[in-house]
Amino acid sequence: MGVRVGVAGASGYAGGELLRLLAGHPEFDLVTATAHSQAGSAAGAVHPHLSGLDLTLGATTAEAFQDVDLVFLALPHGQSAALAGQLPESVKIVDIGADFRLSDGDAWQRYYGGEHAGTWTYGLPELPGQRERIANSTRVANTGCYAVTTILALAPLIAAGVADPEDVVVVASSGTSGAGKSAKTHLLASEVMGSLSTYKTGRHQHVPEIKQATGATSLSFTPVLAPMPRGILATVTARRATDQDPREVLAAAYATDPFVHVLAEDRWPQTASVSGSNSVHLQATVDADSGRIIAVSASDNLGKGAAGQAVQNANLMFGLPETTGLQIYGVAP
Ligand SMILES: NC(=O)C1=CN([C@@H]2O[C@H](COP(=O)(O)OP(=O)(O)OC[C@H]3O[C@@H](n4cnc5c(N)ncnc54)[C@H](OP(=O)(O)O)[C@@H]3O)[C@@H](O)[C@H]2O)C=CC1
Ligand SMILES: CC(=O)N[C@@H](CCC(=O)OP(=O)(O)O)C(=O)O
Repeated sequence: MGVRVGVAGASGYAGGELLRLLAGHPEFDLVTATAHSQAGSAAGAVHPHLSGLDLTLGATTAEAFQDVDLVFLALPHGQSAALAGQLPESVKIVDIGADFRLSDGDAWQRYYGGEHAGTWTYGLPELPGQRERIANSTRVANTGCYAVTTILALAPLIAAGVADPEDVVVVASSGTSGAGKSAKTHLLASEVMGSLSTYKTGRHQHVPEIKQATGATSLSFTPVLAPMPRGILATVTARRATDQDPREVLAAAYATDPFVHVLAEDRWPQTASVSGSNSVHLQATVDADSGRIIAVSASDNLGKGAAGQAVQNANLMFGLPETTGLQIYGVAP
């Protein structure tokens, strides 16, 4: 018997991707999965691409997770803390939501509202020293999807001194699954197809998370809703503070990381290339006109942005190779 695993929020997009990944994981045995309004439904009825998975979604209660070794929480903001507080210390938890990501309670209240529940180990293994901290933790907070895509491009550039932390601008596009599965008018096909639009302009909740992880002190972040189901493309620009080559800085930072790939010099990241994988593609150059650094990063918001990274973190927490059960290569075209 492998590690006994439960998923809360299994009827959502992130939870559904977790079910898909866990079905192919050689060491994690999915024994229970829960939902809210969809409790009582078969997993394959809620997620047609998982037809054949023999699993009925239960109700999301603490009792549902008493006999597991590991729980993934894929719940709306504010719901994770309530459930996590009722689970035994012996159960390891990876939270895909935002409840435990920020160390600054004021920033939490400003961007998410409500009471700040606390701070768990930040679940981004590629940050210096973080892989070891995750491996020694029983509670891990996964990153936000835009946040991880941006942080992986920006953190090494600031750490190396080549990007000015006081002058960072990010414009990032996301597919609609990033907004979750519940019905919202702005996500109707008629609104999204054939159209691009900014949203949460000038006030996105991932700003404090990106600043916390990178050391950026001034960050302009503009999200764009893109007419595609999956994927994030972040364009990060910053004032260049030294004459180091930003691409070489990124290549050195991720030389041994299995999921972060700095592309050959003539290739630029595209979302399709990482779709269905846990990988992030990066490229960087110096703008010929302004002299600013331009770094571009592509991820799958449900992969490295959510469920894939959650499995990567759980692998580390259980002493497994971090690639176990995860795809390095995307499905494009
Ligand atoms: N989608 C993405 O790309 C990413 C999402 N995240 C985060 O992951 C979490 C889940 O996101 P996502 O899957 O997109 O969201 P969805 O809206 O697709 O799914 C939400 C899940 O939570 C359940 N749920 C809804 N309300 C409650 C409640 N009051 N109590 C308990 N369960 C409830 C839903 O159950 P039911 O459907 O049965 O009502 C569903 O299973 C969020 O915190 C999100 O911010 C993080 C990174 C990326
Ligand atoms: C397209 C879209 O709406 N995306 C979401 C990303 C949510 C996410 O990554 O998760 P957290 O809210 O858990 O940080 C947004 O911009 O709010």
